[in-house]
Amino acid sequence: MSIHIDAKSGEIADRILLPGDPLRAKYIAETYLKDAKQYNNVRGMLGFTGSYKGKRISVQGTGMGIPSISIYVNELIRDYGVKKLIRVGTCGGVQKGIHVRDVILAMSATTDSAVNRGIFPEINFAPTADFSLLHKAYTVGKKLGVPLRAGNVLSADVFYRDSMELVKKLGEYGVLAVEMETSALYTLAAKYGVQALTVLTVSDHIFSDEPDTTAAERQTTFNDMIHIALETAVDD
Ligand SMILES: O=P(O)(O)O[C@H]1O[C@H](CO)[C@@H](O)[C@H]1O
Ligand SMILES: O=c1cc[nH]c(=O)[nH]1
Repeated sequence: MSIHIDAKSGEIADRILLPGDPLRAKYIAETYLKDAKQYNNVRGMLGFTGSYKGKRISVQGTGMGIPSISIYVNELIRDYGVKKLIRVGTCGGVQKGIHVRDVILAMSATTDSAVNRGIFPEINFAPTADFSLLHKAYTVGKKLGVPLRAGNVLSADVFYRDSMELVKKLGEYGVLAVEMETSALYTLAAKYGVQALTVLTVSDHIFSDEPDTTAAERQTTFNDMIHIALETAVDD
């Protein structure tokens, strides 16, 4: 048992999917995992372990933002020995040509969070995906015919901002989408020497009028992303 996770030693698999929304964790466990058993309900941050294609796998909600995901990722790696972590999240599209419900693989994460400046006061660390997970996810997504992009994302510290100028500028420098956790996930994976990847579904577009996805869709569907993440997680 760790401070925020109520599982006993051995109850969490060494590969895990990490949605921000705990109800998405429940949906994934109930829809995709065989013999799924809930191991956590501390703060309602649901976690489950079951199997997919014969391999043990867990799914754990992480909450929103870098402070929240950092708590779960630290405890999962340090206290439960998790080695392969795949975030399955939603994001706001930034680039033209990206559409609501497209899937994005985060190769790297730019951030306005001050967390990494605390760790590296003198340099700008580049949080980066594990290449073999990225390569596998890209191959699976292409094979499934999913509209897919891989590139840099913004892990933002705020959801609501007074001005979108910074996001617009990052778009001019190739940033594909905005979300709120990946820079922390990749930095912690680097620190502990484990594998991490973020797979995102575009839930809305910051600069276009395309209708947003609904809360129900964000909780449950997004099956392309989940399928890609599960196939990537069990590949070894
Ligand atoms: O859908 P999730 O995984 O929570 O991800 C995105 O959605 C939340 C904001 O609505 C932030 O956590 C952001 O990163
Ligand atoms: O616009 C969005 C959509 C999802 N998540 C974010 O952080 N921003």
